[in-house]
Amino acid sequence: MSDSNLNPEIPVLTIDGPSGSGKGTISRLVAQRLGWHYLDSGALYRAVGVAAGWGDLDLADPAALVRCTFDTEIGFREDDSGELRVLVNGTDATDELRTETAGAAASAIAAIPEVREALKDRQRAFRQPPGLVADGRDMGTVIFPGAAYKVFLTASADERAQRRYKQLNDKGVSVTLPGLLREILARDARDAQRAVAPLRPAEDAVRIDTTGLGIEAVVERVLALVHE
Ligand SMILES: Nc1ncnc2c1ncn2[C@@H]1O[C@H](COP(=O)(O)OP(=O)(O)O)[C@@H](O)[C@H]1O
Ligand SMILES: Nc1ccn([C@H]2C[C@H](O)[C@@H](COP(=O)(O)OP(=O)(O)O)O2)c(=O)n1
Repeated sequence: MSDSNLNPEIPVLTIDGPSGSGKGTISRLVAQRLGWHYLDSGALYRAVGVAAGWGDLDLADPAALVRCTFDTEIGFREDDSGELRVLVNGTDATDELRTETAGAAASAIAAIPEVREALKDRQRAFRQPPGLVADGRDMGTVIFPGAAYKVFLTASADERAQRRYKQLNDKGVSVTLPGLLREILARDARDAQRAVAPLRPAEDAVRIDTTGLGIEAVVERVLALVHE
């Protein structure tokens, strides 16, 4: 039995896609509606990236980054308003994690096969009753290949950059739209072209193009898949 099937009776819904396609938003809402657990796998890669930055590690030194992956404690907890907070080595790093700098570091680190291997068990441990919604790049292809429900979200690069622009602006983070678009395209290319677990839809994933589609409409489509 492969380790992705350790709890084969617990249903998993995987939601993969590029940056800004809405994975996190849709996954959280669908998990809430279903009463299932939620795995933000990107947060794990981002947490290692942030820890590497705190330790002044060189992003071109794979051995140091692999050690950092093993040494970094990553915890999730909900605050009083129900928002998910991420603790990196005991420190709340949620806001730092959401920056494009952390996203770019995560994308670079995520191309190292040993880092991906080191994070596999931590991700699969989220598969707990009554079910799991897992968001990332390789949830349906590598981490939970036997998942009962698989979705691949897309949207045009322009719309994804606009969404990220608004999201960061609302948080008071100063960014420019052309800069964000460049960063998103660079990250898409790196995530899709890496040798191990590249960003791509699982063959059995249902693809949803969310360009021009509101959040609630996407949530309804995903829920319909599970309820079918
Ligand atoms: N279908 C949608 N229509 C409009 N805005 C969306 C949609 N899906 C997500 N968003 C918004 O886009 C931003 C990025 O979404 P997020 O869930 O963080 O994407 P991802 O996890 O794929 O990077 C958020 O501010 C979110 O509210
Ligand atoms: N399952 C995953 C999740 C994220 N990654 C890498 C690649 C992504 O560019 C970074 C950040 O992922 P994250 O999902 O947090 O980023 P977005 O919200 O899509 O912008 O981590 C990955 O390689 N595999």
